[in-house]
Amino acid sequence: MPNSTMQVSRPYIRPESIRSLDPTQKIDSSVSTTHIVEGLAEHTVTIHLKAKKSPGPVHIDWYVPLVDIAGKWHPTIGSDRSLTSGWTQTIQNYATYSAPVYSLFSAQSENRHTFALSDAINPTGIRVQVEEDDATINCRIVLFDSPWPEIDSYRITIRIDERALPFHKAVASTADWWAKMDAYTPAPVPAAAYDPVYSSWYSFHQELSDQAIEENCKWSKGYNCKTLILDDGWQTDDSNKGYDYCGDWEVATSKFPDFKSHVAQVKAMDMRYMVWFSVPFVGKKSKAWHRFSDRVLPKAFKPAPCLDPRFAEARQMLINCYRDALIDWNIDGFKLDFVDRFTAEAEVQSTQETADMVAVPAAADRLFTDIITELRAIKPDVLIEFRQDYIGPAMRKYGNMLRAHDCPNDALSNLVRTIDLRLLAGNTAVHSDMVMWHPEESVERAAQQLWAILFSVPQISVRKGVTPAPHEGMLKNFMSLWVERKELLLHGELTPLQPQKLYPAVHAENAEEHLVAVYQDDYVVQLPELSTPKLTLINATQKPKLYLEQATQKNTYQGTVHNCLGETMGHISLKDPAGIRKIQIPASGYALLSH
Ligand SMILES: OC[C@H]1O[C@H](OC[C@H]2O[C@H](O[C@]3(CO)O[C@H](CO)[C@@H](O)[C@@H]3O)[C@H](O)[C@@H](O)[C@@H]2O)[C@H](O)[C@@H](O)[C@H]1O
Repeated sequence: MPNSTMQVSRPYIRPESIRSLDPTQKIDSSVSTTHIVEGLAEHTVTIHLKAKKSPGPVHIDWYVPLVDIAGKWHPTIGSDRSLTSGWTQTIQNYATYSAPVYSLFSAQSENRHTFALSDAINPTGIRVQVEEDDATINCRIVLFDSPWPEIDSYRITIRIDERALPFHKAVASTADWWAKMDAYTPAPVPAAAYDPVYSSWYSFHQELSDQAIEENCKWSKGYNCKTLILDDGWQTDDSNKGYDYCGDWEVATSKFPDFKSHVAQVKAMDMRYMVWFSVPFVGKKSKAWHRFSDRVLPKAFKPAPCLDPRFAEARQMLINCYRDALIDWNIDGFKLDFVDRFTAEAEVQSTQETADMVAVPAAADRLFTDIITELRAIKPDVLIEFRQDYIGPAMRKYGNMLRAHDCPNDALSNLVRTIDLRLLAGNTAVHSDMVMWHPEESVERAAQQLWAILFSVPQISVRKGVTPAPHEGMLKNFMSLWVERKELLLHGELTPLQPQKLYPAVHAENAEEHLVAVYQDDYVVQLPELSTPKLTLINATQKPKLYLEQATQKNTYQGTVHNCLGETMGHISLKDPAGIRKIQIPASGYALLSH
């Protein structure tokens, strides 16, 4: 391995940064660097192979001085953002998993080194490692580490952003870079994608019935839910979880004797209807398994065998399935699940059909392109939900809703996941994981589940008759407050602070209102000089107070303090001069101020 001290020089990426791991694979590489603005450069790497072949692994390495870098972020990082967590691992990216972007930032959350790759379809690896010998950071990109079609050259652009921007702006500008590429034009986002959802998953799991769904749709309408997602269970009489019965996608008539009429009943309530499918699964108890058992990916069949999208017939089966569902049932959209399972795999031989593609991620890209083209031709504003971690630029081409990965009853994870999603989502609607809580939970702690998802579209999955009356009041109040501020919360200027500390405070601002939500006990909120007529302070902690350090304000903000049920608890005025002050706001309460 070259001495990293020698390597810390700019431009970061030069022909000598690129090497083939296989000494018998001869490559010629060139790099062309474009300086976009001070601190932002695009390095376009071209790799020529001596002969047309399926390429073997190639590494691109560069070194960054570890100066004023305190944390890191990438789309699948989880909660440990320290520099050496998972530092020896190569993280994977491909069309239906994550996004090739990596950010290093200062303790004040200022960008230091954010890099991204133009190829978000084919599998790439990223490894970012602290070099203990000399306190540098080795950034490495791994190419061609999975089955590839034969090529004689390959081109990829590595965008490196070292501008002193807030970290989230550097990440967002990467998303804009992708979105402007023809290869990743994001799907249009219908207004409906931003409406709150009632989900049947946590409230019912697979124990579904038409009557219970209709009853809960009616109930959830009272809480501003405008879309239903009918989750797993509709396709099987079995209610024991697992995916053995996925693949045929026939309605379980024991649960829904007349599905079409049931959908019509729900839509008559002025609610949209979306249906869950686990896209790749052909469970071993399905008829599809018998038809496709020699066209599934060769990895372990857990939790179910996965169709191999390199076979045209497998792709067509899925396209037909969604087209028929849209037409026959008159539904509004799909929750398309488990698509990250379309992993890079070795070639599969079938006696029935010859695969027409070599790489699984590229085949999955083709599958979704064809699905969406077909569905949009029938219903241009069809709703498509994908779950974290299939959220990259390729997924934004097909989906208009991105949901936080499952984190039942876990407010902190729902906060971190929804904010992480927002960083890269652009205008694609970011949805929370479905909110649920135990009925014996205190109403204030239940409210924390909701404050956690404030900056995303709420998906609610509690149930009529099980939710206690005070909790219903709290839910109603939250949903009204959210709907009133939907523009601000989803489309205002979002400032999530301190990613390495899991966003202890998040600000949102538009011309009308500045809102700050505080998630960490005893956190001191920095309130800048404001020009908005309104100021909203949310105490999403379990302590009855907030600390505020405010700049001198031109205006005196005053207003009312509320508990989580919306009841007025007192009055507040922020007319004191600059400095730190403690203000009394109940746990899970909030203050509405204006000048
Ligand atoms: O089956 C319907 C649900 O399908 C998805 O969720 C799958 C399971 O997700 C969680 O389980 C884990 C926990 O991290 O997540 C992995 C799947 O991503 C799974 O291997 C893990 O066990 C939930 O705890 C479990 O209840 C789910 O079944 C989808 O995300 C859900 O919204 C449902 O549609």
